[in-house]
Amino acid sequence: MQLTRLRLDRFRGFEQAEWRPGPGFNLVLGENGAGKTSLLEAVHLLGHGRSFRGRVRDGLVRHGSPSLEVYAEWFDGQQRAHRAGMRHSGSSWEARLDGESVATLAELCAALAIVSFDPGSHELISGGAEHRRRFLDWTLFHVEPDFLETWRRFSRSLRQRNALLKTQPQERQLDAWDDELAEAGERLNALREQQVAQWEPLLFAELASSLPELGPPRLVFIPGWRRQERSLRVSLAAGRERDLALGYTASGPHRADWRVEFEGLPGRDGLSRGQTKLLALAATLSQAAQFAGGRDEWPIIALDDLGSELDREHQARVLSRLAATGAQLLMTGTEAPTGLEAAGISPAVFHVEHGRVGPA
Ligand SMILES: Nc1ncnc2c1ncn2[C@@H]1O[C@H](COP(=O)(O)OP(=O)(O)OP(=O)(O)O)[C@@H](O)[C@H]1O
Repeated sequence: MQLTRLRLDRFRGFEQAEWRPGPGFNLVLGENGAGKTSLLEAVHLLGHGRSFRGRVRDGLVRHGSPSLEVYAEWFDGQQRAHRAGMRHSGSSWEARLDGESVATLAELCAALAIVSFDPGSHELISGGAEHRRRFLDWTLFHVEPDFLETWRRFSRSLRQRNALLKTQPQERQLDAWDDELAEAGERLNALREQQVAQWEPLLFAELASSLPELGPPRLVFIPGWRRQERSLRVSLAAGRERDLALGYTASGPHRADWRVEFEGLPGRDGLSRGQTKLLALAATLSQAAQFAGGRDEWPIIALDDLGSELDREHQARVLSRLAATGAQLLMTGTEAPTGLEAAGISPAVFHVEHGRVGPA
């Protein structure tokens, strides 16, 4: 996938700005606060329906404006041109894709694939399980046609069951929702297990290159209930009294998680800050590789401030490998990451200044 044009209106510090990145490596330079991250954030917003720096209503709309607009043009892997635009007020949104209104953001997200690594990405490893579930589900969303319907069915039945638990429900009312939830949940879990199995070798290949000093890794998937011992239906029945007391469903695929263990380390608390970032980056790049394997094209890869996140050696290693894939890279920095030169890569360079983006 290749982004060819991005236009921002009333997005963070930008009143209006336009950027036309090239294929391959793109580097956006600028002072602190110039708006470099905002450019990546805008593309990410179109591709994920959310920013990697919180919700739209938490500051993406320029101060004093009612709404922001983002418009993008790109080519997919078959060289077909696409365009999409979104207006977002923080509470409501409207969007168009290739000239048609879209009913759900999922339509937009399915069309524009972008993976992002930014200074907050260590949260993928050290933050809450929600990040890691969303991460697994992103790949499924893009490569598994059944996923979205299964996920929606599961989420709907979970909402219904939770609402019912807060009333004084009759046994048979709960039975009906337990059946529905268990069926969708088992299917969702099966997709996730299959996804983890396919992702594992790609992740391990990245780790062999970026964190060899930690020894052989192990990827552990946690389904969200004691799946080895009981089906989800049995688990829901067994937990019913507890769930009634709590007023929500305490276990199931909505509690799924994963972690990486290393033979040379007792637990993820043993990782240094830099190692945590390298693990998050390995996860992100192997996720992009899995997408590429399933779709025959690479997603857009956004690396925000890589130069301050990784040392020169690690940067060079990662960038050399990415250069071989032909993926489009959108990078930012206050100065050029030293790893670019070390890897012998000359990116297209842009400068952000006074709310404008131009060639350097
Ligand atoms: N809602 C908003 N309205 C107006 N200006 C905003 C809003 N949100 C952020 N800004 C401003 O926009 C800029 C955001 O810049 P951004 O984080 O993209 O910069 P950056 O170039 O990546 O900076 P750094 O190098 O410090 O990470 C900052 O100057 C910030 O004050």
